Amino acid sequence: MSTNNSVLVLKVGGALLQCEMGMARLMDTAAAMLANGQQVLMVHGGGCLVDEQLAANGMETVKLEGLRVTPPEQMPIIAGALAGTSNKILQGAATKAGIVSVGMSLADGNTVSAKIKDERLGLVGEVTPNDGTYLKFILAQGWMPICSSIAMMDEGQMLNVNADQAATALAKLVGGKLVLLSDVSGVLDGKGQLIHSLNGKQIADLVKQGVIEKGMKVKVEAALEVAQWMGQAVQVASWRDASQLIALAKGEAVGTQIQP
Ligand SMILES: Nc1ncnc2c1ncn2[C@@H]1O[C@H](COP(=O)(O)OP(=O)(O)O)[C@@H](O)[C@H]1O
Ligand SMILES: CC(=O)N[C@@H](CCC(=O)OP(=O)(O)O)C(=O)O
Repeated sequence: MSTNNSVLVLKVGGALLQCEMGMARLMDTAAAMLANGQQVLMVHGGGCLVDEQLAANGMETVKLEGLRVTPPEQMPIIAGALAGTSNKILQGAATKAGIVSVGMSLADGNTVSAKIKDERLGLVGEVTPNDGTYLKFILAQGWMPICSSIAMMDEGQMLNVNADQAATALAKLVGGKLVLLSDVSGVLDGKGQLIHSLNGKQIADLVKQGVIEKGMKVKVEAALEVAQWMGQAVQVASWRDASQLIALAKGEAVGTQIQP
């Protein structure tokens, strides 16, 4: 199992929350890493849970290039689903695996600065790293922060941030190694085959061809931003795949490497 001084920033997509076995396996992997002295920061989405909660409240889901248009009347439901239900489901799985965790959001500890991303998206936030004091304190205890992607502007307005972009800001803040875990084994080509490595030019071409779209477009662009910032590859892999988790724990390359 690998240990290095850098924090491992593990972003998990929302579909994980609907898979008890996947959560247990992932948390067991994280517990082993923590026991080995590896600091782990978990960042989570919950898009499917938001979809369900909006539908249950008779509200429509609209997305623009993978980002959820967030009208003010949807914000309480979205914040409830992400900072509430999703965060606590994951905390439960972490606790069961023997991990001491701290459930938090982007709004805690002045961790990031947040502003409205694009008026057309409503209350969708764009976040930049701000103050790592709170995160570093939690990590130094050997505890695992579990961070939702709800942020807050200075005037107190809640914002909905795409969770891959939330992970980007946090990875930059702690200078961490970012791994984006989704429900697919990595970035797939037009025939559904795993692409092992991608650079910025190849990403742009695949986006242009429509092979990389929606949530994966947001994800690879977030990954590329961190890869270039850190000068090291960012991995896009799957929480579903037990062998990928084992390889990840050994510090091996898994899924798709997004190259700087
Ligand atoms: N080229 C691609 N390779 C893999 N997945 C893709 C690709 N293009 C689009 N997708 C879609 O992106 C999804 C992953 O993005 P998203 O749903 O946002 O994941 P998460 O919730 O894990 O962040 C996949 O399940 C797939 O439907
Ligand atoms: C602005 C925006 O799109 N926010 C996302 C936040 C959750 C998320 O990103 O969840 P996944 O990681 O499961 O996709 C949303 O409302 O769905």
